[in-house]
Amino acid sequence: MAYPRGSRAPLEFGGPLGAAALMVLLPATMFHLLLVARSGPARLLGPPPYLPGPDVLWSPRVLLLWLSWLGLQAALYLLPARKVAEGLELKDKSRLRYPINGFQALVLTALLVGLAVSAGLPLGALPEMLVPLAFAATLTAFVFSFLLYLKALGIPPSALAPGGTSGNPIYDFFLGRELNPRICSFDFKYFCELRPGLIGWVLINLALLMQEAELRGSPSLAMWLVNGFQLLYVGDALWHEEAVLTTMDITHDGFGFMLAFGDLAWVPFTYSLQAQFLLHHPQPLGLPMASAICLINALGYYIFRRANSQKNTFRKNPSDPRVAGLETIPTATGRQLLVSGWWGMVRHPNYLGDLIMALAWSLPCGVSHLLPYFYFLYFTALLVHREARDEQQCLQKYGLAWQEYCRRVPYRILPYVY
Ligand SMILES: NC(=O)C1=CN([C@@H]2O[C@H](COP(=O)(O)OP(=O)(O)OC[C@H]3O[C@@H](n4cnc5c(N)ncnc54)[C@H](OP(=O)(O)O)[C@@H]3O)[C@@H](O)[C@H]2O)C=CC1
Ligand SMILES: CC(C)CCC[C@@H](C)[C@H]1CC=C2C3=C(CC[C@@]21C)[C@@]1(C)CC[C@H](O)C[C@@H]1CC3
Repeated sequence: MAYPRGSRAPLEFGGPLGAAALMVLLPATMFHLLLVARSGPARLLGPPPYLPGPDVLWSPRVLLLWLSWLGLQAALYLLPARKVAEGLELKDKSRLRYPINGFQALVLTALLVGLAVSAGLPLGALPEMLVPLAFAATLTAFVFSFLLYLKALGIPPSALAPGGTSGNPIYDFFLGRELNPRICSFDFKYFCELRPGLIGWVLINLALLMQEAELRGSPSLAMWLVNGFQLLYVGDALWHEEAVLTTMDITHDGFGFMLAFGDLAWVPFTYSLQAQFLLHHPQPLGLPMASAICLINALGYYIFRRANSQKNTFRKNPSDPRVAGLETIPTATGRQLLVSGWWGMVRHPNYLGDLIMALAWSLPCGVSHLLPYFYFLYFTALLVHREARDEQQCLQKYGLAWQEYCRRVPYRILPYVY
């Protein structure tokens, strides 16, 4: 995205103060959720049951376990890939190459974990380590972002992200200075976005399911649903890994604390909240209700997948017969905007599907507690904010054509409401 000569990108996330506050609030929220999920009252808005001391948070053994996990995922990333994809064109007109082997990493991880469990690895013990593991992940995110910040001090301006170059060290540390930090062909942002956190999330869910089976004889229906829905989501993300190359995280945001913490700590330890809650607060769930929840998840997934695939197909090849008949608006960049089909209903149909799924993940936890609905609430805020950021970027990119699109498709996420 280009800004007038001499000017900088506008500050996001409330500027340096907002960035500093988020660097405290996000880890604090994550630990709050981890502690509250295992407490009797499980009150989202109540105080945590206790404040963990260094003996609870810090364990060299757990840190080693965490680093081994990162090492394993890095090794799987380096294995030969079925395809190598090119990213979008960069400022210096070059394109980076990315291995497409995320789904392969998921399958190989499943095989390795399966082998280890059958050889006696007590996976059900993992839930007891969640707090020190989350601490190790948070520590890693801080150290890693610091190293990335230092690395970015010596790079050419063309390698900097549009945000993250404000000159304020706190803000730039949070947003990330370098757009695509790499060592040789190893791309840190792309690796972190899809591998250790997402695969770690389903592994934690599985460990919670196994511990429930140990405690109660068999996993509950609610636990099966949460595991199944979230595995589908992660499997889908890795199967369509190439699509992540056009997200704003890869094309616009630098790699700083926000994404390092988000990818490595926030995703595995807060996105598994429903399964954590269910282990400590079993919920009865009958077949009719379970079937209704499956239908809601299927509806969300259908909208999410069809909308994402329609845009990806169109962006790859606008003359593809699956999208060639759709109505479009031309833009000055030579690209077109879809104005019928899914993208003619609302400006972010994929967010709508994602939100419907988020609701389906919470419903198996019943309605007695607000805690399992945290993901749905947080995710609504994240997507509303993300949508606003994307609008700004599209307005910069497409100008009048984007305004015309907004006039033709007035609702952002939910038809006739928002
Ligand atoms: N679970 C989670 O925590 C998160 C999940 N997600 C999910 O990830 C997926 C990707 O989301 P995200 O990266 O935010 O953005 P999108 O996939 O919605 O992509 C937005 C981009 O699509 C293009 N676009 C917008 N409107 C049109 C149109 N009418 N016709 C053609 N192209 C259009 C524009 O880019 P261009 O024109 O340059 O192609 C725009 O910048 C979503 O499904 C989202 O729900 C996202 C964030 C977090
Ligand atoms: C910690 C902060 C609140 C912000 C953290 C944001 C990150 C957790 C998310 C930013 C974009 C993401 C995407 C995904 C996961 C969450 C993060 C990393 C997906 C990989 C989820 C699966 C989808 O199919 C694709 C998503 C791309 C963006």
